[in-house]
Amino acid sequence: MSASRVPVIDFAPFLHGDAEARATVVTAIDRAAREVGFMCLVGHGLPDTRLEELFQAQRDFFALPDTVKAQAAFAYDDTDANTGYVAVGKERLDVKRAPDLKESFQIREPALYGQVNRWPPGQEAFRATAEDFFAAVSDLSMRVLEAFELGLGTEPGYFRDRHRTHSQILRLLHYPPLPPAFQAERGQARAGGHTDYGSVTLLFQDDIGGLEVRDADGKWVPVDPVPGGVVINTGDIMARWTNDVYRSTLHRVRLPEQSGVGRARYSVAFFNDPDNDAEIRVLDQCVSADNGCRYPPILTGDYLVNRRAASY
Ligand SMILES: O=C(O)CCC(=O)C(=O)O
Ligand SMILES: [Fe+2]
Repeated sequence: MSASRVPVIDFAPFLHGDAEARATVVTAIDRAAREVGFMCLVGHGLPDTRLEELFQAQRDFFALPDTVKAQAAFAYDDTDANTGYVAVGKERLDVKRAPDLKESFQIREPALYGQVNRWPPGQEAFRATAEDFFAAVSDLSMRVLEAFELGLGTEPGYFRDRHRTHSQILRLLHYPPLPPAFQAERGQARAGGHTDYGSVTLLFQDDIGGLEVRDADGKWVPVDPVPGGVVINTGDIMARWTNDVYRSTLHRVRLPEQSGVGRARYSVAFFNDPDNDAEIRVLDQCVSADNGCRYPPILTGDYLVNRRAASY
């Protein structure tokens, strides 16, 4: 990746174009996944108004008193549920560093897992907005997986057929303003350096900035906000599936410069994982003479249990 930025790709010809137009988009997406592990899609069909509505509902939610948010607290005794509100200072994405300077709220797919979602009392409108957005971003994530199938040359529907149970998380994030004389602990970040676990992540960020990816030379490169754009990145499971042909790139949200400490940052992340019973077997298309098969097959459920055990 070196000095080059995360590529911005127009997804509209993939959604609406002819075969040739689609192939051009697939080539660009495939290349970005191989070379960077990150890209930004515009023309993805999710209207700006819908995103704005979610961001507004999200700002209102995080502005609620802590006592109200605590009524939807993340259940640490049931990490499989993986839903609810996590207060500032409770999570560290880089386990070696000080806790992240963020709070978050996450839900799972409402129709299948609605019973584990946690909503604070009196938040029906917030709930409707978040659930509505969930459905739209889930559809978009499946279209992105379809582009990966075409780029990698798998049989059509290979990823779709292994993402049938909506093993997905919508995570709303708030990075609060920091006090003017804020002294960060060494290496502290808004979100510490990490890779994502799953197949694909879709990320919407506001205009504040701070998201960075680490390039092959170990330099942190900013992922500048693009109005209406969605950042796409491939996670650890996709890297394993593709024999590291698609990258799972380290990323973080750095602290703002002193002049920006008074401003909050909001983002929305959507994680799509394979079904628990899907086998992650390195794709034949990704094995070659100079890239021999690196990983034995593993069930997604077993893989995720091991990963979670290592990080709690
Ligand atoms: O807030 C962001 O921009 C990044 C969040 C992120 O990487 C994550 O939650 O996995
Ligand atoms: Fe991430």
